[in-house]
Amino acid sequence: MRTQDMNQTLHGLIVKALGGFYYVKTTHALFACRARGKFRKIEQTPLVGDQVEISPTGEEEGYVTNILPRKNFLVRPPLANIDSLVLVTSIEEPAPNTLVLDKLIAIAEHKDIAPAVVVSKADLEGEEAERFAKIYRTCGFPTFLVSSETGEGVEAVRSYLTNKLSAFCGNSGVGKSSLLNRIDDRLSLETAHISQKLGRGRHTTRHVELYELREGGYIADTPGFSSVDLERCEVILKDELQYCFREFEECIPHCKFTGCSHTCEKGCAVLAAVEEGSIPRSRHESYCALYEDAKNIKEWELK
Ligand SMILES: Nc1nc2c(ncn2[C@@H]2O[C@H](COP(=O)(O)OP(=O)(O)OP(=O)(O)O)[C@@H](O)[C@H]2O)c(=O)[nH]1
Ligand SMILES: [Zn+2]
Repeated sequence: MRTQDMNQTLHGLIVKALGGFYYVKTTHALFACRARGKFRKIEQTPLVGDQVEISPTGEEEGYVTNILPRKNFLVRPPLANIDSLVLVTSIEEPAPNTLVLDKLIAIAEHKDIAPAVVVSKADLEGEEAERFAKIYRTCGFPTFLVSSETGEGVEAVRSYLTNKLSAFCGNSGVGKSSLLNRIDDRLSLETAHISQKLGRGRHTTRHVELYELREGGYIADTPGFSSVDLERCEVILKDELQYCFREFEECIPHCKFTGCSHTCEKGCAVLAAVEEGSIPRSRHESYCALYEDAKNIKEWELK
């Protein structure tokens, strides 16, 4: 960069945050930036995934001067502007847990992040995997059956990820690393090794990095990012929960009572849809369980 360009403002994407530096990818270069003191004053922290303005102080150094408005963000892992949360569940080893999966989907919906469901290890139990995937297809989620052993479904996931900023979430052993390696071999993630060496807890929040895909788009690599991390930080109030189950949407206006909780009321259109089969029963069971939990959360407790 020429010296006369130094005073200009550049626009970029934070792809990594480490040791007090934000690594900002611009069309010129990758800049290692510090944040201006003003962010501390207004209690705003730049996040990986943020679109920012920087003021260069050298060829590859500068300051983050402005954070552009975020469309969404997560606290843990600290990540902004996520287009898609890819929820990976293996059909066996470990077996799926619909309640956890449905909770994560609800959190994504609540945060305005598009959820996608990946049913992994489909080679182990093909029919069962199909049946499971159907639940989520019925509800309208992008749903993929994959096997990192055979390569089945990998291309479909790859094309779904193109030009998005995605984060993968799934419990240990569901096959996230294997799948990411299949998607892009440059993603041969260190994470499995790192998280094993350091122990899950210690490593989870510290380091988030965006990897650029060959076809365009980014994947957030967050070692050990599991359902627990998300669940711990995100709360959905009971009245908001119904809107986090997208397959309820058409029914809600047809419930007999306003304020229907869709758990037990007479004349509930959601319950009727469950009986009739257009809303999968396991989804409604998850809703009821989450509703029970949410009843115990008071708005003032969140303050
Ligand atoms: N049969 C079968 N096994 C798989 C598949 N994908 C992964 N595995 C196996 O499942 C185990 C876990 O896979 P990983 O890719 O390490 O899982 P992970 O979700 O990244 O796990 P963590 O790193 O602990 O978060 C390994 O033994 C893999 O060989 C698959 O598609 N089919
Ligand atoms: Zn209802």
